[in-house]
Amino acid sequence: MIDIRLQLSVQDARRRFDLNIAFATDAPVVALYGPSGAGKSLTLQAIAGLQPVSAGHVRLNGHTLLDTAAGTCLPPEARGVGYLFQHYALFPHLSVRDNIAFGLTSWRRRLRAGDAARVDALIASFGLEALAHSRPSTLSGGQQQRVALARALACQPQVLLLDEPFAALHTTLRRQLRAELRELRQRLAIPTLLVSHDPEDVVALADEVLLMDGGGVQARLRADDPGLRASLEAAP
Ligand SMILES: Nc1ncnc2c1ncn2[C@@H]1O[C@H](COP(=O)(O)OP(=O)(O)OP(=O)(O)O)[C@@H](O)[C@H]1O
Repeated sequence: MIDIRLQLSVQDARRRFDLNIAFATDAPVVALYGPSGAGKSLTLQAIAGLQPVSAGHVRLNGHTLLDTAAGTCLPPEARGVGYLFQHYALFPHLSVRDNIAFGLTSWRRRLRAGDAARVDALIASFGLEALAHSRPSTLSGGQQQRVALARALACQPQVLLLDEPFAALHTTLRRQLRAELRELRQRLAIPTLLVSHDPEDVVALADEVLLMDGGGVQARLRADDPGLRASLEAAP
């Protein structure tokens, strides 16, 4: 169960954006769908502890990650969140293997044996063995996407946050990686929030859809709703 209520504001010298979102769901994969600037990425950042929240809570399977009223705010590394960033944000100076292992080594210089085995298993399961010692800049878009997904999974997350996981890929590869993610979803069974503005991603992967606009949820749809595709295409 993911249970979220978030209020926050971000601003620069010229503009201000208010996010005010609340939902609770048992759906395995929830899509946050909406136009550019709707507040989708900010929502993921706030859940991950990367964006200060002025009021609200984040509860995951009954475990409180954030509760402003109670003064609880776990740091990002204690939240059990696997985050695939828009454009992947791989570390350019680290190899594929070190990128995947990053979250496991940041406080310890060397990987523990169990962690090293998990990193190797992820490298194998994403077919990255031949690239393990390569730098991200030498990888294709699809290979970078796999590295980013493997990195998000390395910490054995309680929830997976995927921000536009296919945005940088061309149509054929998108279709292939969408199918891989669908298979992964069955295998790993990690609750997932998926940000997308592509109806194909939503229809293929999500169980529930939150239509977002203007920093809030405008509508909530189930994947088996016969009008889902029409509603997605009609959304701003
Ligand atoms: N640190 C910041 N300072 C000021 N404004 C910000 C900041 N971060 C985000 N915003 C603004 O907040 C709004 C929501 O941003 P957000 O990244 O959540 O949108 P989004 O729905 O993910 O859009 P996209 O699909 O284009 O990624 C945008 O107008 C954005 O410019």
